Amino acid sequence: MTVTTRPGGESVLARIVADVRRELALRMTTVPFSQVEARAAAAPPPRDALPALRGDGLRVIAEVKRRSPAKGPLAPIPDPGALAGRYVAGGAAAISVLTEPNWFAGSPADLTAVRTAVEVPVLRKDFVVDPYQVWEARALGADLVLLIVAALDAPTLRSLLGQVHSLGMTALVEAHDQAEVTRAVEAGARLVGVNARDLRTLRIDMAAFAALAAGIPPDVVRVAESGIRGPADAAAYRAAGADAVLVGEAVVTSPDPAAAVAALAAAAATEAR
Ligand SMILES: O=P(O)(O)OC[C@@H](O)[C@@H](O)c1c[nH]c2ccccc12
Repeated sequence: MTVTTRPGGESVLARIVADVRRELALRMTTVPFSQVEARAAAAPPPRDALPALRGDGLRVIAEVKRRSPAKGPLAPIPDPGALAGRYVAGGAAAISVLTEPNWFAGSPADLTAVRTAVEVPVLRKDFVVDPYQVWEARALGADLVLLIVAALDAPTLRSLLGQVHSLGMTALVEAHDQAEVTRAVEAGARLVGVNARDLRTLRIDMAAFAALAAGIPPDVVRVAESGIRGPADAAAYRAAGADAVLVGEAVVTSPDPAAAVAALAAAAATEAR
C-alpha cells in the first residue's frame, strides 16, 4: 500500500518514524539496555488503566501536547505536572503525554513529571517501534503505551503488545480503518483507539469512529481519538459507543483546562443514551 501526502513525498507517519528510529539508534548506543531495565525495575509499579477507562459515563483521557505536525505550536506548557493536575481536578481518567521531541515538542521528562504529579494512569504517547522503547516507557513510570498499527507489521505489533503486557502495562492500540482494527484485535489488544486523524495524511475524519466501533468486540475498551472540539463532539462519540475520548488541542488551549475536561465528561453523561 502506498500513501502519499505531498507530490513525490513520503507519508507524515513514515517521516516521523524515520526520525524516531534515528534517535532511538543513538540512545541505544549511549544508554545500554541493562540500564533501562534497571530503571524499569526501580520504577513505581504500573497503575491499572482498563478499569479507569471503562464505566458509567464517558471517560476523558486528557493530553499534554505542545505542538503537532497538523497544527504547529499549541501551548508552551512550562509545567506539565501542573497541567495534568488541572486535568485530574476536572475529572480526567488518565493523562496522555507526548514524549516525542521533534514533531510534538515533548520529552521523556514530561512523562515522569506528570506521573509524579497525579494518581491516575499515564500514557506514553510516542512512536514505539522497538521493545527498548517499551522498557523506557516503564522506566519513566508509564502505565500505558501507545502502539500505532499503521507503523508496525503484524509480528512486531504482537510482540510489542506482549512486551507491554508482560511489564504490567496496558497498550492503547491505535487504528484508523477496519483492517487496522482487525489487526489490533487479532494481536490481542484490550484497549483500541480509533484515531480520526490519519497520521499518513493528517486529515481528520470525525465519522471514522462511528463507522468502526461496531467491529470492535464488546470486551475491548474503545477510545475515540483526535479532533474533539468540545462537549458536542464528546457526546456524539459516546452515543456511537466510545468508552473514552482522547483530547489534546481543545484542553491544552483552554484557559481553564479543569473546566474543559469536566464539560467534556458531563456533556456526554447527559446527552448520550
Ligand atoms: O489534539 P487532538 O486533535 O484532540 O488529538 C489528541 C490525540 O488524539 C492526538 O494527539 C493523537 C492521536 N494519536 C496520535 C498518535 C501520535 C501522535 C498524536 C496522536
